[in-house]
Amino acid sequence: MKNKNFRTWLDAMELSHPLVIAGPCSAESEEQVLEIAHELKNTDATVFRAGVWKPRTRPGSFEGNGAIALPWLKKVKEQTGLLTAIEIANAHHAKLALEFDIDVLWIGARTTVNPFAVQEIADAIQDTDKIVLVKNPINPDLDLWIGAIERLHKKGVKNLGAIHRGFSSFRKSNYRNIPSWQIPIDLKSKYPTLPIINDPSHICGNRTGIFDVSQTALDLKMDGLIIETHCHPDKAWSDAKQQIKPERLVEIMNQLKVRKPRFEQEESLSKLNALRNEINAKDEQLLETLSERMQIVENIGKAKKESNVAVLQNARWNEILDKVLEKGETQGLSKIFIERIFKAIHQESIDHQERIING
Ligand SMILES: C=C(O[C@@H]1C=C(C(=O)O)C=C[C@H]1O)C(=O)O
Repeated sequence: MKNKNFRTWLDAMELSHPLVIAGPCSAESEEQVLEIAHELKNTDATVFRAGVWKPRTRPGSFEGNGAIALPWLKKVKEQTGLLTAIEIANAHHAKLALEFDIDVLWIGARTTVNPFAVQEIADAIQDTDKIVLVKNPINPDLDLWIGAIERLHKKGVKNLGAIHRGFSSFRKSNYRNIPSWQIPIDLKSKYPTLPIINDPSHICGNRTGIFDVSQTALDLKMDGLIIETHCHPDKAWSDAKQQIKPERLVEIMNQLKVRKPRFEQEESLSKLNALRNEINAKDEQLLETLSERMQIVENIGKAKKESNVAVLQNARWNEILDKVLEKGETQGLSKIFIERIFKAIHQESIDHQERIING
């Protein structure tokens, strides 16, 4: 998979803007699907999405119309020229999607977590020319995400991509699924040509955040957006809060800024290089400081070993954390960042002292 060019299917679309996949969360009726599709046909949307089988957290809510919705999507394609996309979660769904000539199949977050289910799907769609997009697993596990893509690739699925829909978290957050942007960035570092589509609808869980999340996704060089779109969002049978009207989608697409991939002008390049050299010097200082700090920690570790004192000293640790949080704030550094950095430093200190005290 390493040197493969995954972009051929996307490049072949010859789009002058990011790929847009839009449509309702669920295919509710033939009329609903066609009404939305006709609204979308003259927008930036290339692909019409609609959930046919809906994986719901608890039974009792609308679980999708199932296979009877597939001919509706065929009509969408015939009447509007839009490509069609549905979620598949098992081999049965996969076979029906191929039978009804659905163009884009996506594997949902709740399926990506399950290697058995992914393998079953990969076997069912072996060697397909259809576009297959793999949503990130619900938990922030890059290997599980890559593993699902690899299973499909091994079975000859050529036209692959990823969807970043954010991650479940127990942490209180303004997002329905926290984006943890570093994870799709890691995916991009590993497979630079693999198209990544952002799903602001599932990240936000509401309409208001969709523009900002979409803009961040484009700023991070993501290749497209999948946005839940419904003509009467408040009346939607599922995910009503996060669906937007087609006219809002058009507005969002008009307002989003697509950045150049890199600096081009000589003058800005030399300015950039000078600044990057400054960063390099700072990074060296940071590493030196961290290593010097760890030397001191190790000396404290030796003293703890001599006196048989516990590694963790909560009172001291809390004192440090309070101090750096307060100081960090005055220096324009966010609380969450300082907390993360210092917790990581503290963990490394503990690891070093554990080695000393038990070594
Ligand atoms: C360095 C010590 O050991 C641990 C590591 C700390 C740190 O990295 O600053 C603080 C408290 C301890 O939990 C210490 O006891 O001072």
